[in-house]
Amino acid sequence: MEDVPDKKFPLYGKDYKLYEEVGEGVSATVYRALCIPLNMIVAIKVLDLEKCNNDLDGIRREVQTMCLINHPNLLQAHCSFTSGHNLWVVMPYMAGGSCLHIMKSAYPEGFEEPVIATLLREVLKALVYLHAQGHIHRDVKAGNILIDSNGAVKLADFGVSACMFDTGDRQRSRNTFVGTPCWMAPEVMQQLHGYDFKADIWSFGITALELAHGHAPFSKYPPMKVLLMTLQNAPPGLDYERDKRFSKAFKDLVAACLVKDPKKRPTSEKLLKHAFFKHARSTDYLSRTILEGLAPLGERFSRLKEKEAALLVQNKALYEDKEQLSQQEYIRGISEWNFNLEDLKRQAAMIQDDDVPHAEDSGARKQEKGDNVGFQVERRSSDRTDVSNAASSKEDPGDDLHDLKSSLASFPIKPLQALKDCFDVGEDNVTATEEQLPLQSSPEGGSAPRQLISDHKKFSSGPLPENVAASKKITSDCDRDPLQPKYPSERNYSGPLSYRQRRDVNNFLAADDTSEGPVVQRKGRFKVISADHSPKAMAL
Ligand SMILES: Nc1ncnc2c1ncn2[C@@H]1O[C@H](COP(=O)(O)OP(=O)(O)OP(=O)(O)O)[C@@H](O)[C@H]1O
Repeated sequence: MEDVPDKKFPLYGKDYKLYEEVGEGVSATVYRALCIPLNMIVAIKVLDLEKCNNDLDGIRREVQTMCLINHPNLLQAHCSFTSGHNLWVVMPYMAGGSCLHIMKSAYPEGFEEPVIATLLREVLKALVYLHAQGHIHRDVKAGNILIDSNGAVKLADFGVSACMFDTGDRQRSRNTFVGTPCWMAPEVMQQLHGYDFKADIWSFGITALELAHGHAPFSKYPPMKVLLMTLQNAPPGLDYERDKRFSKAFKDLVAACLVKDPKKRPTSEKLLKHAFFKHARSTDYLSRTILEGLAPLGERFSRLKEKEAALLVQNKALYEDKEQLSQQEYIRGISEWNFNLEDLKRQAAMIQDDDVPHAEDSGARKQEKGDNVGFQVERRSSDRTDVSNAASSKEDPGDDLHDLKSSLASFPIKPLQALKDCFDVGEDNVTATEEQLPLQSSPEGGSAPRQLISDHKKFSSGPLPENVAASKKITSDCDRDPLQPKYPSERNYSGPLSYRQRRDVNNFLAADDTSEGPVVQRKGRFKVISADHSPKAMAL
């Protein structure tokens, strides 16, 4: 990918020509685009601030982090600015797309080990950097690992990342329930003692399984079930029999990451020295292997979208059933979480008997009692009885609800309240100080992204001065934790679910931004506003 440190990227929509859509997330649409003055292909992430109930603080954090980070394995933004109701984030174009997309298009059963080792090593380098800077990524998964045409690997999506040492965010980092359930560490779900960098190591382990199988463990289950299984089952892992094609080193690496006690997980730094990475190759190996013969990203993306839309219609016709659809949306990566007991019950009931997971999905061993620290059992794939017992014991909806209630009993406050508070639903915003949340109050009582956009000095997270970061005990577990023994298996798929029920900004935006210029171009739900509608530059 082109290195462009000195280039000045324009801050006006008119200086960019949008091409096809290449990605879609919970909160944004991503386009391939041309930066006209620089004659350079870029990617532009467009967040429609008007249409979605976005969390302005989350957006602020994401854009700020994207602009300030500086590491070859992290996706850095070239610039960002607002145009009308949209926030544009201009970034390098990663022509290979995400590992998730590549798997969905061409490797549904996952990648070969040398590819996985190469990808994971690059991701780990990014994590070492982020953690040393005091950041937790909190959403490590194949969908956020992007590859450019040369095979360079970058970790993206800082929408839910957090800065541990930032006073304002400290509480948030340790007490906010964000991320994507399949990839989420148990301590993040549980909220008993908060969490730290080790949460990324868990997600990294889940990502390793995702790359190995083509999907994350428990991915076919509704979110609540995933929470339950993650908390109560043994950690997933590579099975010593079933996953014969993978080396012992790979199995060890996964087992080391997927230990329920975060203190027993290695740091990213320590993990980088793991023998598994001897299998890693140079990144151009990736372009010669997994990118070889792939259709252009836009084409792949629209094909996948069509397929998903067809599936959605099919399910709708078949079931006309809200729960089925919600599971479908979950699989597609769209989250509509709704925590009330009836819904939880229905979610648990969605799993039919014939939907009993394969050995790999079951979390392998029998449900654990309490924490599994030090629990070392190797289960063979031939232990089918164990598996089905474990699985079927979890398939009864009534049991599920019961288990769910007892699981949630460990939450610090009432279960439902805990769930509500654990998700990033706005309590953060309510409790944040003005300094942390540079939003402007409107007469209507809404909040404006104005200062968010124009006053970067008020941003409260981002890299720390070296002395601050160094003074923190970020590698304290490094020497304490021997690599953990293997745990049996599991299974997986993917589908992001960063739960973001956001504060409604529509009122303010509608009131504040009445001066929208003429629409000069429409791309799907996106519109390009004429240049004389002056954008407010996001100062970097
Ligand atoms: N720079 C890029 N180059 C190519 N494709 C990209 C780029 N950035 C993002 N994408 C694609 O767009 C998708 C959505 O982007 P992104 O994850 O940033 O959006 P989001 O709304 O933050 O998503 P999420 O649902 O994970 O929160 C990615 O999964 C990826 O496939």
